[in-house]
Amino acid sequence: MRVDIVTIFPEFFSVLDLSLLGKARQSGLIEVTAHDLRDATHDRHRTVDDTPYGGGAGMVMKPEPWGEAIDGIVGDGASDALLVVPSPAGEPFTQQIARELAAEQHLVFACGRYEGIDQRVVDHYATRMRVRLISLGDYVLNGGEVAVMAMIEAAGRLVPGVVGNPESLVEESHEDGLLEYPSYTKPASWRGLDVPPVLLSGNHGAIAAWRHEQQIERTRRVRPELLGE
Ligand SMILES: Nc1c(O)cccc1[N+](=O)[O-]
Repeated sequence: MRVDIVTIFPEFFSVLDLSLLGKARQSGLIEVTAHDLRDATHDRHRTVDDTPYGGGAGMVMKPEPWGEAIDGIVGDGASDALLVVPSPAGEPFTQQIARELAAEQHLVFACGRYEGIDQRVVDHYATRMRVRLISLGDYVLNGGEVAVMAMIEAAGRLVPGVVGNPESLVEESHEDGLLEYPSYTKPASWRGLDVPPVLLSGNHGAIAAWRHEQQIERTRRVRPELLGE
């Protein structure tokens, strides 16, 4: 998988050299490149924004630098890459979307700042490639970088070979539409709190049943909508 990120804060993504994704990059499973949007400007101040047409507070990101930056990644014609624009106006990011992103060969993330990116950037690239606006959540961030980091982590770990034991991907929250069951490890008793006895029983059938019951109970309590309730 190839991942290109366009941002005015490329150094933000240096953290991707750590941990699982760092190993995935070293092994060539995932190639991540952060591009500085300001490298696609040509004025002395490396300007990427301007005042909004129609007035209003804040600044809007100019289309020209985005056009030059994205063309520099996908060329000047049609592209099979998927352009992902993190936006509060996007579709809610879910594990299913993480799976869909993980299946892509080439992802291009456009990190907006200020009041967002001139709409014509999305409109233009929608004529040349697939474009998805995706929201990390219903709250206000200063830009798309944090959202892109979450999306890359969620999708990257699903790329075959990135996580050592694929089994560990199966029993996770949202993989089966339910929240995950509570987990315990040694010691069997800690500060007067004991591990549920069934987990010490060695009865795998009973353990599986208890874990599923815990998933249902936790999901019903915390996220009833996931059960259609
Ligand atoms: N919520 C938000 C934002 O306020 C700015 C950029 C991206 C997002 N988002 O992806 O959710």
